[in-house]
Amino acid sequence: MSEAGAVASGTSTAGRGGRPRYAYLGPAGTFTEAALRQVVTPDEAEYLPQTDVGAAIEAVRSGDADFAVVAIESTVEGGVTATLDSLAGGAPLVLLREVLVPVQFTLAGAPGVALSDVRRISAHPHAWVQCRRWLAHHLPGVVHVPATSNTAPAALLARRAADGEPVELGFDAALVPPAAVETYGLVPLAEHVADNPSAVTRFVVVGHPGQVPAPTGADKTTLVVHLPDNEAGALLAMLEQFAVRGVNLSRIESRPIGDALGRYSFSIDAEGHITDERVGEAIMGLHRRCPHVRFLGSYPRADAVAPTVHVGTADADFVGARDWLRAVREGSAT
Ligand SMILES: O=C(O)C(=O)C[C@]1(C(=O)O)C=C[C@@H](O)C=C1
Repeated sequence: MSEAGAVASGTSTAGRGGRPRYAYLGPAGTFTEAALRQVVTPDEAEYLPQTDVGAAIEAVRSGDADFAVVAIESTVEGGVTATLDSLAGGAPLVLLREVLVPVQFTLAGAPGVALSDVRRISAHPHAWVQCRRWLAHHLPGVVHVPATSNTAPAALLARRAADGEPVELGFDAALVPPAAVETYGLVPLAEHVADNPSAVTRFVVVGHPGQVPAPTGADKTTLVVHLPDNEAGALLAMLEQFAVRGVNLSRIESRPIGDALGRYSFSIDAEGHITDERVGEAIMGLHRRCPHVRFLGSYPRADAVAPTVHVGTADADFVGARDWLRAVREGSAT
């Protein structure tokens, strides 16, 4: 088991055979499964495919799974809203690890189909936007048939071939992860399909709150923050909590809270670990100023890039300043 697989399974209640249970977006062969394989192998864990991201996260809340692996951000679409919204509400869960997966697609069909036959393509909505320009250029006018995952249409094509029945599926081909072509016995019609050849999707391991993974020096902290209502400059004031302490943000997105128009929640990735003085101080500032702050975890960055520490924002600077203040209050400052 990899190091972070061990971290993730450390809090596990474990399923059959004592192996931790991981819920993820299936069926087999999704990019999410490729991310899960980076965390823990199928020999070490029970893989529990789900029909959508919300179901994977709820499986952890209900106790049907110990962990979930879900997409949270892509270079093309930004935040995965289903994941952000599921984590923002409901019983608190935390992120334990992140994993990056390069994303390119193969356009595939059942044996016998040619590229010139393709009029309707089944694809996950995120796959479709990642290939829009390629499709407009090579298959102008082709119709999008939305799918629940990148391998759901592949599984339908394979089942129809296995049943030997001429069932009308409503599509001629599908955008699938390259490895799924062989898994589902499909034929490739076009390979390396992607508008951005360096597209990457970021996945996270979700678990129950418990011991926070130890700081590595290259960490990320994810938060959900609500702002005070009707307060001019509330967003600026929230951002200043990070800025004045030298904490860089790698992602900030607004999502509707859902109870009234104009009410938004902010989903934030900050560089650093909650045990870093500057991050802890910034989160305390949010707690003082904002009506709702949810800590979604501190975990190692997949790219292992350490943050730039600006003058006066190292741990020693905060500790030294606190010691000095204590001495001033006690009348013993020199
Ligand atoms: O894991 C998969 O294969 C998925 O279908 C999900 C998902 C996503 O939710 O973003 C994963 C990677 C790609 O960015 C497109 C779709």
